[in-house]
Amino acid sequence: MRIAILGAGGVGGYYGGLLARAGHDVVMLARGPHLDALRRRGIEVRTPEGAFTAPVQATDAPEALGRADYAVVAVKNYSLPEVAPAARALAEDGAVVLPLLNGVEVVERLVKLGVPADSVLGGLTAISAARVGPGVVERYSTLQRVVVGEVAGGVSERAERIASALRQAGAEALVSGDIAVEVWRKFAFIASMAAACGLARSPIGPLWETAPGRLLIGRLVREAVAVARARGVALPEGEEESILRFFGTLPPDMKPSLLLDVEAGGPTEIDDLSGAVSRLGRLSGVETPVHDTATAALGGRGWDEAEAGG
Ligand SMILES: NC(=O)C1=CN([C@@H]2O[C@H](COP(=O)(O)OP(=O)(O)OC[C@H]3O[C@@H](n4cnc5c(N)ncnc54)[C@H](OP(=O)(O)O)[C@@H]3O)[C@@H](O)[C@H]2O)C=CC1
Ligand SMILES: CC(C)(CO)C(=O)C(=O)O
Repeated sequence: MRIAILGAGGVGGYYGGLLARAGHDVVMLARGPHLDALRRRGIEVRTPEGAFTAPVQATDAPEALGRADYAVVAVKNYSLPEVAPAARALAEDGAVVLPLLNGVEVVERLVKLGVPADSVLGGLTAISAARVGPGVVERYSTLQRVVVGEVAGGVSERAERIASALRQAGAEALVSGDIAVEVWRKFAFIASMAAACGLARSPIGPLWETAPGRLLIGRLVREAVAVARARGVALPEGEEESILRFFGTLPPDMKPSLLLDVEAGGPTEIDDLSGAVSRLGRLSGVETPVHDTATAALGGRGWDEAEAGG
């Protein structure tokens, strides 16, 4: 298959590298020294189990991406408008678009930015990966899971085909008949982890070890799950406890990418994490005081009264 990667950072570079190693024809949209390195040496992928280098094509010109069977979108939320025209062009030429960003409004935003709705799958990934140098990405977690599914629900051949390619390439990949539930489950976890670690400027371990830290995380998770349910997403009973149990399994030194972005002093995804919980909560009549606070404290643009239903 030919697969375009829009955003060859931690997530895109990692899964693109796996697919390239498995023999797929991978083309990456990249820029700067990263682009030069990808062109010269291919992508180097480091993992806890070892490292490999795989050949990829790379370009900074969307029109040079060519035709693709799939376009994996893996930029940060704040870069979505920059790569949406490339996703749109690829989709109009037959590609299925698979976004792997964190957030519950990614598909909606891509469609608003002109990507044909019927070309977009829902998707998410559970992994800890980063770009660690030009042409080099590293996976830190043992977890490397992708979940894909039709936005309208149900399974499909096109979702199964990319999941199967990812599985054969070495990732854990599954198709969900209810991708909205999966995306919101991941979102309730990551928005809460990002808010807690961002507010405390701390990796997860020291927070989880203290009773007030666990109280903070519990409140964040409950707010996010309440918003999901108020919006008709069928998170099962006990979801909050299940997410909180998952927190207890995380490596103590784990930092969410939002905290890494805060530490780097660059833009963050706060408006697509706590900011989205806050805005969607307001739209749905659910109080979200802790996510509201995190949005304000972590430099979120937040929402205006019109965006939040007046
Ligand atoms: N990293 C992780 O472990 C996980 C991340 N996620 C989510 O996945 C998404 C991607 O995260 P992550 O991989 O960490 O992000 P990264 O910042 O590592 O990767 C994004 C990449 O997109 C590139 N990019 C952005 N705009 C353009 C452009 N116009 N042209 C070419 N390249 C561009 C960036 O390049 P440049 O550096 O030049 O800006 C960067 O290499 C986020 O939504 C994140 O929350 C989800 C699960 C885990
Ligand atoms: C799972 C985790 C915390 C991995 O880095 C993540 O999704 C993120 O940082 O965005």
